[in-house]
Amino acid sequence: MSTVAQGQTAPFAGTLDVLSRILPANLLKPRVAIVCGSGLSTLASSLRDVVEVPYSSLEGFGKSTVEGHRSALAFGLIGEGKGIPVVAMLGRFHPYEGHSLSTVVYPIRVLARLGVRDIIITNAAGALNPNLDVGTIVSIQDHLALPNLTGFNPLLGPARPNYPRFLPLSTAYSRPLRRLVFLAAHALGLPRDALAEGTYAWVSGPTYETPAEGRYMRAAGADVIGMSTVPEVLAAREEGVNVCVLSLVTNKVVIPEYESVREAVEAELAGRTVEQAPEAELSHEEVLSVGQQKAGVMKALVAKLIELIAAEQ
Ligand SMILES: O=P(O)(O)O[C@H]1O[C@H](CO)[C@@H](O)[C@H]1O
Ligand SMILES: Nc1nc2[nH]cnc2c(=O)[nH]1
Repeated sequence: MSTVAQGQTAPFAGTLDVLSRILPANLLKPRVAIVCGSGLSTLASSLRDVVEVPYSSLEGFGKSTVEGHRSALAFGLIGEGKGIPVVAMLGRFHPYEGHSLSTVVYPIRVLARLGVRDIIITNAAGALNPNLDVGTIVSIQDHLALPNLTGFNPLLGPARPNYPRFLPLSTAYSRPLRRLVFLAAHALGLPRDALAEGTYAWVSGPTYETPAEGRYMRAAGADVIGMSTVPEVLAAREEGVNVCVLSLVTNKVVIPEYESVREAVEAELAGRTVEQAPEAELSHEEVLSVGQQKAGVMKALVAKLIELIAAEQ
């Protein structure tokens, strides 16, 4: 198995050939794809007649090394009767794992070649907007990607025939799909504050934000922040696939007011006691645990959304 280096010709033919030999005809042309974020691979448990294909059997795919991500595609059906053919990525690749941006987006390009027209990309994210509580699902309407703006962009490279040189992103997050997200929430009877709208900030990670970085990204206009998704969005749009992104808020980004240590010491020397707020630290275990606890609502929303997408055909 080899992954895709920047600038290398992608091994699409080999990957698609393996899939065409493994999959039954009714699963080979998925209409919709789901990318499962950290702790969210149970989103695929809405699928029936599932065939799982490990990434290790697919040329060009990497191995997902982050806890809460599996390394397999799950093909299956959603809905009654004949069902809607769907494919789920049970784990994704992040640049911080050491994967090239070409490897990060290679599965998206394969999904497009299988015939996927709409992709639902999910992630676990930290809330920068103080009005977003843990457990809220955010329908992403825009992104803020400092890495893309400063030379770390999966679309860097020589111009290729049939691809736009300058991909516009002002309508990257499909309005028709975002409309269906809110209709799906309504159909499920979700409370109004279970679903919000906002802007996703992409950072490379793997460090979580310092308080100053959190304040900076909030001031720049982002509502949630994470280390994935945006490269996938760019590749999907370049391939002509409609994009919907749903972020699950797993934590609030810690942005405490600074407490002056000087004042605390001066008070201590003067024999006064000063209340100090406990210091909080985020961990991936916390992200995963919230993801797993709250995955049920996300799963119901994604399944209903897929039914609505299929009904619009
Ligand atoms: O975006 P997903 O893959 O859901 O994972 C999120 O959770 C991890 C950090 O806890 C990071 O990878 C971040 O991007
Ligand atoms: N960068 C970043 N990624 C996350 N993924 C889940 N929570 C967070 C967070 O607070 N910050």
